[in-house]
Amino acid sequence: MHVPTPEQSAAAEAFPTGSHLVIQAGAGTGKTTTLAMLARTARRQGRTGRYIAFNRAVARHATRSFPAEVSCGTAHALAYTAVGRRYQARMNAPRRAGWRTGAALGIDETMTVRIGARKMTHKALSYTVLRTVTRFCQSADQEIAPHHVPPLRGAEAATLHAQLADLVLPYARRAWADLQHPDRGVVRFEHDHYLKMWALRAPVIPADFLLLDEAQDTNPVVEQVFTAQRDHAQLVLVGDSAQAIYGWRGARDVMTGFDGKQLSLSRSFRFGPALAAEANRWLTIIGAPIRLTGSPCLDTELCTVRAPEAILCRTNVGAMVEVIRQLEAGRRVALAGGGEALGALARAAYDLEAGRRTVHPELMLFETWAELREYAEFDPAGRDLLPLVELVDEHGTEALLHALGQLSHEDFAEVTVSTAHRAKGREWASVRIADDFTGPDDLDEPGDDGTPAPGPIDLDEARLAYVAVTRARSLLDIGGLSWINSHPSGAPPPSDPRLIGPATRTPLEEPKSRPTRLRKS
Ligand SMILES: Nc1ncnc2c1ncn2[C@@H]1O[C@H](COP(=O)(O)OP(=O)(O)OP(=O)(O)O)[C@@H](O)[C@H]1O
Repeated sequence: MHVPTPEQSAAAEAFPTGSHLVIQAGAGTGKTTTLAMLARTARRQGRTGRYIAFNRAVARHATRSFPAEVSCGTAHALAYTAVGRRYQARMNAPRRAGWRTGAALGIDETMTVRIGARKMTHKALSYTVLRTVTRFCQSADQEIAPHHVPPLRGAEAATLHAQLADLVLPYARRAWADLQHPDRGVVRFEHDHYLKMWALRAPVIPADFLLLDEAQDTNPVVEQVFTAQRDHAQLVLVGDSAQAIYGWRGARDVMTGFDGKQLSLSRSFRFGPALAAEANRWLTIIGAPIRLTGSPCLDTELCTVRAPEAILCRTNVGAMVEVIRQLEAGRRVALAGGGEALGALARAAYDLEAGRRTVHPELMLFETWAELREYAEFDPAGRDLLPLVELVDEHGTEALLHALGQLSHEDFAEVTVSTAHRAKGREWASVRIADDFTGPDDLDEPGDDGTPAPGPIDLDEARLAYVAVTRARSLLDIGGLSWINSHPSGAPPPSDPRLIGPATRTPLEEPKSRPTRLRKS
């Protein structure tokens, strides 16, 4: 048993008072250990509670740490018991293509509509209808509304979105009505559907206290159910606002502004002081409520890492580039979460190149590869697709699909490539940040010395950078984030002695982005 830190003791002492609590727990600060301490206190008081985890793996892991008086599970598990199991037969129904569902909802298979300059097929319309229902299910709203219709690539303007919503909403409402029947219907029944149905019933969760883990990324539907329990149960939100990377509510996650006693855990047991200083640089930029201290017994180094255990990328396309580089270097490579998302993008590109339309949600409004290329090159809304276009143009889709086919399982890989999103909650001994974490564009106005001044750092990007740099235990190569060393916001505040660390003094040999060649398969 560890000797609790003063912050862990403060949390354990605040819990028996019954006040609602918000615990800001930085990366690697022993969150589960602390929650287990609270749970043991509750057992002594004869109180029972429930721990709500982000996913099933975390819930299973927590079951081992908590006493039996605390049941561990996900919000979906609660909703399944209350509502979902009635729909079991529908959930087991065979999968079918979304466009067939669209047809069953009345979308005419010969139908092609225009949204501005672009044509939308019946297939694209069907998928958009189903995505609208999913977005409604993740929201705290009572009814399906225009803002649930996803913005589509190539039709971002407000007038075009309004046109799209007029078209989509009647079918989306029909789909939601179809989902209400427990044993028959045409729309495939998914987990988010019964979660929403449960939330709409305003459920009461029987418990003396509720612990909500990873609270910063709670989606609005779960947030709504959870906060509605505050009159009969003690609510404890645990998480890290600086790691809120799903953008459900912009910078104001559920923890920020929650009416409860604010506590924090800032001693990281994952890494040493040098990495804590690097993390603090990002926490300062984000304006986070905490700063980390590293463990003095851990000597985490910031340096160039040639063969890291993990390479963390900003985007899926960046991950693809790294997979190719690592394969070319002869290493066994795993892609965290598998290659499905990238494979789907590559297949969509393949279809467009062959002059066929695709139903990939990102690319479905485009008719040809040339049209997509033009959008990526010239439309500001499409700029983030340019790396995909360049990757496909350089290597060809077949070579990309071939590379994805060579991926290893993580257990057998020498290096794991991951997006920062996928890396959340994980850690590796050595980590390199990939080149696609580029800094902000320069401002139009030059700085005082006449040279171009860098633009402000986007806070969502800073949160992602914080998640990425805090995954390492022993070695961190900040690689693609090295631009922060010369950005005016990147300097550590001189008044804070913890921040004068090797993070800013270690000269990093930045891995420059170099053109990647791939043998055609
Ligand atoms: N007071 C303490 N003294 C020493 N080690 C501790 C203390 N509290 C927690 N730890 C250790 O810190 C590590 C991370 O703790 P824990 O598993 O509780 O965190 P987590 O919640 O799973 O991860 P994270 O904090 O990254 O979300 C574990 O090895 C744990 O034993």
